[in-house]
Amino acid sequence: MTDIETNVNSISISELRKSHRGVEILHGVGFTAAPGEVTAFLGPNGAGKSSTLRILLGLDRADSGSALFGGKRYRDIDRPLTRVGALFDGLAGNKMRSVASHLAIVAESNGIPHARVSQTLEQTGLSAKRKSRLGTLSLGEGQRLGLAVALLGEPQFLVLDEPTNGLDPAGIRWFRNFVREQAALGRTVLLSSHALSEVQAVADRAVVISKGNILLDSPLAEATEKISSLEDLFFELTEGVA
Ligand SMILES: Nc1ncnc2c1ncn2[C@@H]1O[C@H](COP(=O)(O)OP(=O)(O)OP(=O)(O)O)[C@@H](O)[C@H]1O
Repeated sequence: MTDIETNVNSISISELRKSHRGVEILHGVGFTAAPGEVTAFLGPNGAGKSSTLRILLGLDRADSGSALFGGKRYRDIDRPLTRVGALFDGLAGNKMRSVASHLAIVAESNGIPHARVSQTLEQTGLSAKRKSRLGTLSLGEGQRLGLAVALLGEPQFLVLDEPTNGLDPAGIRWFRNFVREQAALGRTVLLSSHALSEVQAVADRAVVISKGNILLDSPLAEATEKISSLEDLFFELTEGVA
């Protein structure tokens, strides 16, 4: 990949600052997620992961700094679902609607071919649930449907907030393969997680945040070289700050 292709397909977050009612919660957060890699965004509760991802996805505004997909803000991207797939805050949608029609509506409203509905159902292991109502899905099935929505537009970028929430061990294994496949296709995968052991098996890069500051940003291999497991490193880095 050329430098230009890498830039066009990278997520670049720089010097993000955000305050709520006078209290700063992000103190200049910055990191990059590169194409063909899985970047894990890790941190304890309240560290600032969701706040950062909300700004990246245009759901909230930063006080300063930037959060860009290939140099563009989310809100400036044409037909964003064909560029950015996001799993955030679980599944939204009419609980009476079927899985297939939920996907069909999202596809149609974003100019995505209807054939993608069956393809994403298959990709996420939900084909047998195509007629089920959203309200009847388990937590894990809801997560899979959220991933199906994220994949509909075959986006370059995948931003997944706590994607393994509610997945059983088989689902977690499936998710690991899924994420590695996406990176192998050249996609740019950014996922947030508490479950460090899961992330260790899929991530190429680890970015650790605590109390609104980035504490570590390095290739996973380098991070784990120093300390036997990322979990140890994570506690070592965050203990002094908590
Ligand atoms: N709208 C808001 N008003 C006030 N404080 C907020 C608001 N949103 C977030 N915060 C605070 O900002 C900090 C970061 O929260 P954030 O949700 O980004 O953390 P997180 O790393 O995603 O945590 P978790 O893993 O628990 O979801 C927390 O202290 C939280 O209480």
